[in-house]
Amino acid sequence: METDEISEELQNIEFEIHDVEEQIRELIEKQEKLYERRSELQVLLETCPIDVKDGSAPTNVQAEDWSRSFDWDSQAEDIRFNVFGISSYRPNQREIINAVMSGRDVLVIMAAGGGKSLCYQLPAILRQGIALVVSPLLSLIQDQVMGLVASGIPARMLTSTTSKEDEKFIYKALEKGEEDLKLLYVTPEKVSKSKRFMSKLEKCHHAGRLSLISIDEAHCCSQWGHDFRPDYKNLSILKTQFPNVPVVALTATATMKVQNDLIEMLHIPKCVKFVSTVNRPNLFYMVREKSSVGKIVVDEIAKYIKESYPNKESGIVYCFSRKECEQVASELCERGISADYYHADMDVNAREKVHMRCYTFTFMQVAFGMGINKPDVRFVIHHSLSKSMETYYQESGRAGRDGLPSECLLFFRSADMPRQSSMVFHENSGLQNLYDIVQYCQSKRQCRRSAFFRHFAEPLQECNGMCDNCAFSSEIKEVDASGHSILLISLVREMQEKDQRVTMLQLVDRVKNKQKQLDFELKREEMEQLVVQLILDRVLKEEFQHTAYATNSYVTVGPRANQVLQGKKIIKMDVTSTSKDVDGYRKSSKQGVTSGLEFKLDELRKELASHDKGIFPHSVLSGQQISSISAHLPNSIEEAKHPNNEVLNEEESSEIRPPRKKLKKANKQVIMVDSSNDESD
Ligand SMILES: Nc1ncnc2c1ncn2[C@@H]1O[C@H](COP(=O)(O)OP(=O)(O)OP(=O)(O)O)[C@@H](O)[C@H]1O
Ligand SMILES: [Mg+2]
Repeated sequence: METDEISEELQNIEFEIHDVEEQIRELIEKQEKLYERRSELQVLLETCPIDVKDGSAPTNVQAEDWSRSFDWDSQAEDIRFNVFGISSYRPNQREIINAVMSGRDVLVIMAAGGGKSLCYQLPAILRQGIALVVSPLLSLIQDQVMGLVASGIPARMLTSTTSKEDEKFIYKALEKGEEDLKLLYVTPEKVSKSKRFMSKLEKCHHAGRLSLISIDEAHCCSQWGHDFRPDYKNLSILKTQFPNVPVVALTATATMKVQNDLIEMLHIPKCVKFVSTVNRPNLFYMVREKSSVGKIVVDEIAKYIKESYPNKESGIVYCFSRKECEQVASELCERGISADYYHADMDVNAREKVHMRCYTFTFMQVAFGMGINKPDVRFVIHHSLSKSMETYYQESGRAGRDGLPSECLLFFRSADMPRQSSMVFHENSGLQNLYDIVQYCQSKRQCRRSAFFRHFAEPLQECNGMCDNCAFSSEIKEVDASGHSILLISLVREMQEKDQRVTMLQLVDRVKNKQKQLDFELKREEMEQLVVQLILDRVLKEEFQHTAYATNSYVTVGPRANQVLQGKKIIKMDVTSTSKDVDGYRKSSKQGVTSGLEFKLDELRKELASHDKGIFPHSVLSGQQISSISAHLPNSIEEAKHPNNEVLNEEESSEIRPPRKKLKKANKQVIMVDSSNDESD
């Protein structure tokens, strides 16, 4: 054998060994994930005999019966109704209150807006002494305290913004118990950093006046959660120092791993756990393609708000950065939408102003940022994607906390991914968390709701057409993009060999001109989509490089690239041929404009939906159904009477969803509608 041949074979073997090692690593990773999911499902099976009839299950049923009658029942009822103005409990609230009142540690997992606050605020009033509430954000604390004080409940906060005078009042209340104080809100920093505060708290406890400890947004304790706060880690000190005081940990979002983690972190191994479903049946989830031109995105947001919410209902727009918040707010104002921005680091007075307007006037239409505690937020728009499914669930969950129908709209563009990834790659599972939400955004078929169930390891529930993928159908084609993928990998490899770096957008630019040799060409956005998909599939990989000003994300070859190059892995991708849109029928209309019939059907569905505040117009009749009916519009009364040739055929008519209560009526009326284009009536 020639030396050259030996070297070549050796090199090939090296490649193959590398390849096999990668595959083994992948399989081990997969095995770990499967183990984890298996144990999640086993726990789920053991702990929750599932009953999803009323949409409020699943619920963890504990051995104790927390719904039986207790001594404090009538007193609790009285406070619930007369202090909080709440006429009946929501699922699990009464049971949780009973467990806390019985002195147990409690872990509460309840959807955003589910009513967690009552679960500790009511016992705080009922029990003797002062309740300590730990909450991560100043803005959330301000909201809560303002709300409580407005209801006549003595609540205070001790934060960096507290005046000397207030501080004196609080310390006196803790130490001597003479002042009127029932709930004291603090940030976790106070617990971990202020010795003075802890010594006063100790005195309060010693005198038997520390009634309970509530840890809101408890997922912040776990580094596996989406919003880990190092100061939350030190909260274990509370249970150690005050072992007989009940701890109530509450969060809207916690995977099984996070739940177990926070039980351990907070030292509450014997806690009673109440897990309610993550489902928010009143929220309509949708994702829209985001234009690369910033101005167009704002135009679209403005149009959406004006058309969907002409009565100036309130909403929140989440943006990537503070600067973007301020900019988008001012651009929306220019388009006639009353918008203001709001973020946690704003000066307290400015934030207070936004708060006050938010509560007092309905013209406060759009608020930017986090922590707005309004129950009647009708829409939450994400100008940029969140960093994880959990964060998105939490943020979008600010919509419709009053239980009325509300919408969650996320604008997604592939190029937003590297922007986020360079921020989160150093976090624990940061990249994987981001890739999960990117997968959610990229999906053109999967029910959005089911993605949440899967993520939080909960059995699937009906979506009832309350997400874009379930409500509207668009033509989706699956194409074989293996050729394009090979081209991409080769390009990246070539550049890597020359020690050059390439960003996602640069890569797409380069490959655009080279794809002419292939069977078909992908549009720019489709090529971006493919690169993202390849990164999620680990065929390509993101790598990060720090510069003096920022961290940049570059695309490199991933562990599965060889499988694609060798033809062992076929890359399929979904391409949309018609756009999916809330008002999709406008785009798919034959004439390219809305016909009179379509317009009238649209008006009709809005009218029917308005009779019943619990449903959206598109739940009465989807845009696609409107198009379908219009397409079969008879030309004359005669034709309508004998619709032999022109009636909906079996297949098409079956596209119309099973009639709901209202839909039957709508269908009848649809046939009778005047079809002329003049809209004089
Ligand atoms: N039993 C009830 N009946 C009617 N309204 C309720 C009930 N319980 C709570 N609410 C209301 O629901 C809204 C949301 O409650 P709360 O702020 O406690 O939600 P949460 O579970 O803490 O949500 P988040 O995770 O977003 O903080 C509030 O306006 C509250 O007054
Ligand atoms: Mg809350």
